[in-house]
Amino acid sequence: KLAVTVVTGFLGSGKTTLVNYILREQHGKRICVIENEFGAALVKENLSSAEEVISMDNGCACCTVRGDLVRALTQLKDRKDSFDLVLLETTGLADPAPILATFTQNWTISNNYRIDGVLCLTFPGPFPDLSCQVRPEGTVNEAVQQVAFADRVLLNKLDLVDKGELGAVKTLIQEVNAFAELIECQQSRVPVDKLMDMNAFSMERFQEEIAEYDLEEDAAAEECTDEQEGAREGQKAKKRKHDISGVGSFALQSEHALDSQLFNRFMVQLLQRKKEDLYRSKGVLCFEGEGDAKYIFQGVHEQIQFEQSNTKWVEGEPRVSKVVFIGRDLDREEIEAAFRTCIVHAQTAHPH
Ligand SMILES: Nc1nc2c(ncn2[C@@H]2O[C@H](COP(=O)(O)OP(=O)(O)OP(=O)(O)O)[C@@H](O)[C@H]2O)c(=O)[nH]1
Repeated sequence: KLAVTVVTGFLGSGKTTLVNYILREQHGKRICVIENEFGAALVKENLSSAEEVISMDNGCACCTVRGDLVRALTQLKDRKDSFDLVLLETTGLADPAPILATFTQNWTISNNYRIDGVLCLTFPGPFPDLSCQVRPEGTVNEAVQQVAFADRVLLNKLDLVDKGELGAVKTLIQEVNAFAELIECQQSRVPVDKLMDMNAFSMERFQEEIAEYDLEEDAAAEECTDEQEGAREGQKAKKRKHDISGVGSFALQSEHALDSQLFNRFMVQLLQRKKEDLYRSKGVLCFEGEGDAKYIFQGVHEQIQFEQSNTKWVEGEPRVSKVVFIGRDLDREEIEAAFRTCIVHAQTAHPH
C-alpha cells in the first residue's frame, strides 16, 4: 500500500511552503502531491519529472467520506507503484476526521493506500490567541483540533517568536496532544525523512510508542499543587491559564488484566456519549483468560480498528494495559473510574 502523509495546519501556517520545500530541495523520493486547486497552482513549478500534483475540487465538508479525495486517489491507483509517498495537503479549515475516515471506509482506497501519519503545521504567534478564542457551543477551534489529531506537530515560523514565548507555546501544544512528536522549524524546512515512516497508524509501531510514554510523570504532574507547579518555573501553572477549547489528552493504565466484555462495554458507552469529542484513541490490552494474546486498538472518532497483535506478551514482560484518549471535554476522572471497573481484581487475575 502506498503511504500517505496528511498535512494539516491552520491558514497560513506554512503547508504550501513545506510541500514546495520538499519538492525543490529534497531528492531521491518520488512524491505525488494531492492539493486543493489553489495550492496545486502554487507547487506545480517545483515538480520534477518523477513527481506529480493532483488537485482536489473542494469536498463537501459535511460528508463523512471526502468524495473529492476518493476521486483523486482513484485516479492515482493504477500508477501508485511509481511513487514512494503521497503528500496530501488539506485546506487550513478542514476537519481531519473525514479525511482519515476516507482511508478506512472506502474499500478501493483502503486496499491501495495506508495513512502513514498526520502532520500538523502550526506557528507560535497566533496559536495561543487562537486557542483562547471562545467558540460557539459545540464547535472547536480548528487550530487546536488539528493539533489534537496530529502524530507530528511542526512548530513553524520560529523567527517570529522569542525564546520565552516558545516554551509557553510548546507547553500548550503538549497539553492538547501529549502524544505527538514536536519538531521546531523555520520556512517549513523539515527533512523529508521526518515526514515519512511515521507508521502512526500501524498497530505494531503504536505499541512501542505507548510503552515509552511515561505515565508516572503524567500522574505526578496531575497531582502536584499550584505552589509546586509555580516552582517548576511557572510551566505547569501557565497551562491552566489557557482555555484550549477543552481539548486535551491523557493515558490510563492497569497492571492487572482487563475483563474483555466489560472493556468492550466501557468503549461502547464512551463512544455513545462522546464519539464527536473523542478525536483519537489507542490501546494495548491484556485480557483475562486470553493467555499470551496481546490486543491492540486504534481509532478516529467511532471508527475503531481492534485486533490481536502479531506479537504476544513474552515471558517476564509486564502485562500492562494502556489506553490513550485525545479529545475535547473528556472528563478524565469519570473515564478513569469507568476504565477501573474493567480491571480484574489482583487475587483473581491471570498470573504473570
Ligand atoms: N516569517 C516566516 N514566514 C513564513 C515561514 N514559513 C512560511 N512563511 C510564510 O507564511 C505565509 C503562508 O505560508 P503558506 O505556506 O502559504 O501557508 P499555508 O499553510 O499553505 O496557507 P493556506 O494555504 O492559506 O492555509 C507565506 O507568505 C510564507 O512565505 C517562516 O518560518 N517564517
